Amino acid sequence: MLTPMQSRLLGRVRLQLARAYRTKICARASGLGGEAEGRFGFAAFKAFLAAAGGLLVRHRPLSHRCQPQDLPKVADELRRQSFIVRVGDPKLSPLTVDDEGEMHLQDPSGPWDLHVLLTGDPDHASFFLPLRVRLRFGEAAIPDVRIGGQLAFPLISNDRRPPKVFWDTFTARSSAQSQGQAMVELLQSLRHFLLDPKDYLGYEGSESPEARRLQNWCRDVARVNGQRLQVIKKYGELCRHHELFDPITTLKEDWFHPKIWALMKGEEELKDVLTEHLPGEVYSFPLFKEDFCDLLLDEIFNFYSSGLPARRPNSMNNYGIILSDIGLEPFVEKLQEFLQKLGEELFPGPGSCWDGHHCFIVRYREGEDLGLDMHTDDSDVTFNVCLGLDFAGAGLQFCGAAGAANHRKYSMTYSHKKGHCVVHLGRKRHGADDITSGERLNLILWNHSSEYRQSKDYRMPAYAREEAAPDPVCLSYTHDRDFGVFKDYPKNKQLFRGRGWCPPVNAEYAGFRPEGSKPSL
Ligand SMILES: O=C(O)CCC(=O)C(=O)O
Ligand SMILES: [Fe+2]
Repeated sequence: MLTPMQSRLLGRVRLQLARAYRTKICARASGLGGEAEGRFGFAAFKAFLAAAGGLLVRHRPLSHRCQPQDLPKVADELRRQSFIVRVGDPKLSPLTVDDEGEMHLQDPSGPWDLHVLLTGDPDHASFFLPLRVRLRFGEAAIPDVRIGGQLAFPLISNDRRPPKVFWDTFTARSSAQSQGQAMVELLQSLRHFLLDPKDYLGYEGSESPEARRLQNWCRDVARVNGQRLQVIKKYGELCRHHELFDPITTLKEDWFHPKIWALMKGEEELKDVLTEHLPGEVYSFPLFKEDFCDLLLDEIFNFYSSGLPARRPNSMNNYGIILSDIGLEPFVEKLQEFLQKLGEELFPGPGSCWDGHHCFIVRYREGEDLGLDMHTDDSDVTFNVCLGLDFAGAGLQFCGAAGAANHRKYSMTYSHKKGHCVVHLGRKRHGADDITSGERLNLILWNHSSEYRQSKDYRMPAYAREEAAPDPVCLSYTHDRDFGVFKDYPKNKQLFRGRGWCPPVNAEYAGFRPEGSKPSL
């Protein structure tokens, strides 16, 4: 019988082996690993060494594993580099998920995280903004590296990690003599690789199939990033409040409600700042000063009047805009960083280790969207801040959490207030009542944690049988199979009839009837 510690260690070893195996297969499939080795002529180098009769000692690169006690020194060395904008303080990773999908909060044995912002290249067509990187130092010889942000990079797949060909090239070239130097070299190489992979890998000028494949990849990535970047560049010349767009400066105290600012500085207590609506599920607090809401809205309305194209935040929302699509990604990331501590405190697990976001404006007024159907968010934790204007109606209705027996049972109504933020689990079912007069714009920040998303809690959530028929307020015309049994479809929403999935067949409440069926006698 293994102790929990032993079984976790075993789990990690298994995970490493599985990862190593997967990486090998991928490298073989892409052929890139082989090419990189070929390009740098290791065979020739080895032959040269042999011919030199061992006169030259082959340099063995330092292991890139840092001990926690090395990290403050490493962080200081990184801070001295001109290609690095900012380095956070090393901190114990708030969440790790083991091979079995179990979550571990702040395991004192690590891993440790270091967040670093690298300079972009102002002359680069795509990567002119700073690049966000998270280094995670665990038991492996090299740190786990994740590239943040919303831009696509050649050779970086969905998990946002550098590929094997990067690591092969980097370790072969590394000549660092200290842990600090090793991390400087790593980040320098990573930046070089992200900005110009052909040059970093030595493919420039080559006509080999791998070089051509990489060339095509770079072209596709430039196309994927292209439209967004064009809008960002154009709007950069039209924007009104440059301080919102600055990637380097930090958030201004003056934008925030004094209570939340003081809380984040440890000068206020949570209970004096936060309203607890539903413990563990829904809270609210004052976030922005009213003046700042006006400033942000001034920018948003300026964007609307620029006529530049904007993607909509999601299929349920026809008039919103995605903030990173207009150049506000640095602002969003700073805001996410600012709110991270609160996330960890209120929702350990889904609120920990955020490394992705989707942040957008929703807009409701007569003649446009009036409200929002019941739904859950593709978010682990959601912040929803009201920016104004004057309006009536628009209560935010909360029901149960997805998969819970009370998923479609009413739990509470939150009334939006300018500058105030309601924060809830993404899986909590919610929807916005129609606005009855005026206009409402809210900033919505969906936070994603790739670590949490590896957990059983996220991947295999329990789905309980519904305890009873749904409360009318919790019904969704987009998602429910029984909406038509209880309500008439709103005008223009008839097309959703018969398309619902909720409740799944094995979670139907006693007496469930799908819409369109006759009541049984
Ligand atoms: O309009 C609101 O306040 C809710 C918006 C929302 O839930 C969403 O966009 O996901
Ligand atoms: Fe939502």
